[in-house]
Amino acid sequence: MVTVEKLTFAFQKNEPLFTGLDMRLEAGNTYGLFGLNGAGKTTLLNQLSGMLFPHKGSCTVLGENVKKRLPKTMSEIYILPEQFDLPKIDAEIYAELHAPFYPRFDHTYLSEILNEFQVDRQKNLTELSYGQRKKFLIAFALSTNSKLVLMDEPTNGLDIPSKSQFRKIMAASDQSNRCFLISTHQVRDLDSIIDHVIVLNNGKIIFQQSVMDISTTLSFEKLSDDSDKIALYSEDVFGGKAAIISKNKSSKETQIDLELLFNGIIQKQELINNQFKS
Ligand SMILES: Nc1ncnc2c1ncn2[C@@H]1O[C@H](COP(=O)(O)OP(=O)(O)OP(=O)(O)O)[C@@H](O)[C@H]1O
Repeated sequence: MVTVEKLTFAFQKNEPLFTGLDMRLEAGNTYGLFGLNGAGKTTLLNQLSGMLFPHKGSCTVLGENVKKRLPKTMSEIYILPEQFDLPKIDAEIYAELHAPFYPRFDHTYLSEILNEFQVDRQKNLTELSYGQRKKFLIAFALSTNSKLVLMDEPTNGLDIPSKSQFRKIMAASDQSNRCFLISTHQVRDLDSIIDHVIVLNNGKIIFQQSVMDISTTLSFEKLSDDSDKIALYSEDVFGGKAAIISKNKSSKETQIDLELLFNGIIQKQELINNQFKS
């Protein structure tokens, strides 16, 4: 669904942000996009939504170069930015005005999600809190039914119950023909939603694997100080080490620790990636 080829881009001359970045995303998947501050996650989402253009290379969505900004392509891409302004109108009028851009917009679904999130549809959007406005836009994003949904820090500003509602709504949404790319630092908010992990660092995608392959390849364990297990990467924690270990037949099933995995990839990129080469 999405192909990024040799994407090169810089905001300032001689300070390249992306240097020949390649990435492919398929329909039916929800990708978590992780990277250090300033790695370029927001910029990549903006490139994929046609708001910024590559200096070299291309971003293709559903077979069309996004840079052409064809209406048929734009109607299949929805970006939920981290920072946004909303007009002084209520949610219902906003939906009436903006839904026509999205041919499969589902007004019933929008109402359902807004009810779940308890967002007041009659209030002007400018009078809602940041978190309430964010919930409105999440609901709008899902209701567009566009094929590619890009979300930048969607859970930032959401209170604890809203974060779990977000996870529930995402898990219940029909994702079979859609592709979600979600950039976040709040890894715990996403760990039950995403089925692929992507890490962006130094202008390139340095890791992209499915959650299933990660689970079958790596194990995430707490090791005591006298353990003889060899860790690919470890961090000191109270009473021992949190470790990423190469999985073997005797390894038990463990839950992926996304935070540890991210740190491991940043520190030991080659070693971790080598585990996935059969
Ligand atoms: N409009 C702009 N003009 C100049 N430089 C910019 C602009 N927008 C972003 N940058 C720079 O590009 C780099 C990547 O920024 P970007 O916001 O894409 O990173 P990010 O991975 O989303 O960061 P964060 O995790 O902090 O949100 C940063 O060094 C930033 O300073």
